[in-house]
Amino acid sequence: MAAVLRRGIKFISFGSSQVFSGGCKHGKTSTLSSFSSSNRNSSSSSKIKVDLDSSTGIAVMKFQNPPVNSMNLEFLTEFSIGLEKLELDKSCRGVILTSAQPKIFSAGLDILDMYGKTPEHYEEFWRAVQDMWLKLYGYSKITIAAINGSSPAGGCLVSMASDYRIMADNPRYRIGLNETQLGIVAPFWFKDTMVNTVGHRTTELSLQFGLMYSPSDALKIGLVDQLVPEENILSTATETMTKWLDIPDHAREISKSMLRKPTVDRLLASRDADIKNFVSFIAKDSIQKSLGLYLTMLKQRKV
Ligand SMILES: CCCCCCCCCCC/C=C/C(=O)SCCNC(=O)CCNC(=O)[C@H](O)C(C)(C)COP(=O)(O)OP(=O)(O)OC[C@H]1O[C@@H](n2cnc3c(N)ncnc32)[C@H](O)[C@@H]1OP(=O)(O)O
Repeated sequence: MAAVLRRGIKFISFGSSQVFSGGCKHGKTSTLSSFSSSNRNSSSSSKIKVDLDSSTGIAVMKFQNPPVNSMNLEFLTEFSIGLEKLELDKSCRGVILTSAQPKIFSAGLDILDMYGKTPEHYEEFWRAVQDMWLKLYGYSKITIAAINGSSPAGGCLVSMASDYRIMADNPRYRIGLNETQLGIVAPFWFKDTMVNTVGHRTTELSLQFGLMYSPSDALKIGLVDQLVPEENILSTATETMTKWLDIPDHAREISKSMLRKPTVDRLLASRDADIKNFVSFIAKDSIQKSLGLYLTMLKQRKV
């Protein structure tokens, strides 16, 4: 984690100066940005590109971990740190999450981080997955997922953990928690996030079958909020964010926390037990065999 912090995340500013915020409403005072020019880094190893427009208060986090934005340990760490930095930056009021990879929002957790590794690695990996979700689901600022491609499992979790989901209306894309198709199980907090999004009955069917939804079916069940032509996704997300920004921050923030805190607290109260469960589950021979088979099928393009 420290290594990633030192390497930094690529921040590019545009619009007005990064130093003084121009567009802060509702009692937000102009402030020295935490992204001073000396903090900007154009490291090419960066897996997430962040553009913050301090004149509007809108940041765009673009996933760029080719080929499919799978969330490995480094990606997850960068993601959590990037969110944290933006949360601390008073010139930022909302974050749009999207992908720089064509056709894929995120392929979910990196299966290679869950296959053939040591218990210590599994433990570190799972803690990073928890960190990411805890930060995003409990995020004080507005988050909009601009889902410009397929979004299985962990990708769907990231989408559901956002405040609003806009998906590209491309019938080839899919979104859902497909864990059972891999022979694994979505943990309780993935399940809770889905129940909170689409309700209990739909989650029962989704999780047991590992259902992946087309954009129109995802809209029908409320897994996404809006479909737009692919080329309009970022402009729609920005326009939508502007509407969210009209709401006084403190009132929106308290409302969000009232709805989400009990779910966040459930994991906070059992983080170590959840990690222990993950490690013992994932290290089982039968589970490793399932993941190995799934990886082979992926490589043979049979998934
Ligand atoms: C008692 C209960 C206890 C519970 C404890 C918890 C249990 C564990 C919980 C774990 C939760 C897991 C969450 C996850 O997110 S698992 C990941 C699920 N993701 C998927 O199934 C996606 C698989 N990928 C695809 O469907 C396609 O790749 C995709 C549609 C995303 C893109 O298709 P496309 O045709 O464009 O690209 P390719 O398929 O050719 O893929 C390109 C290369 O990328 C590799 N790949 C794809 N996805 C992943 C991934 N998730 N992780 C690692 N690698 C991935 C793929 O193999 C290709 O590699 P090669 O080029 O080398 O062949």
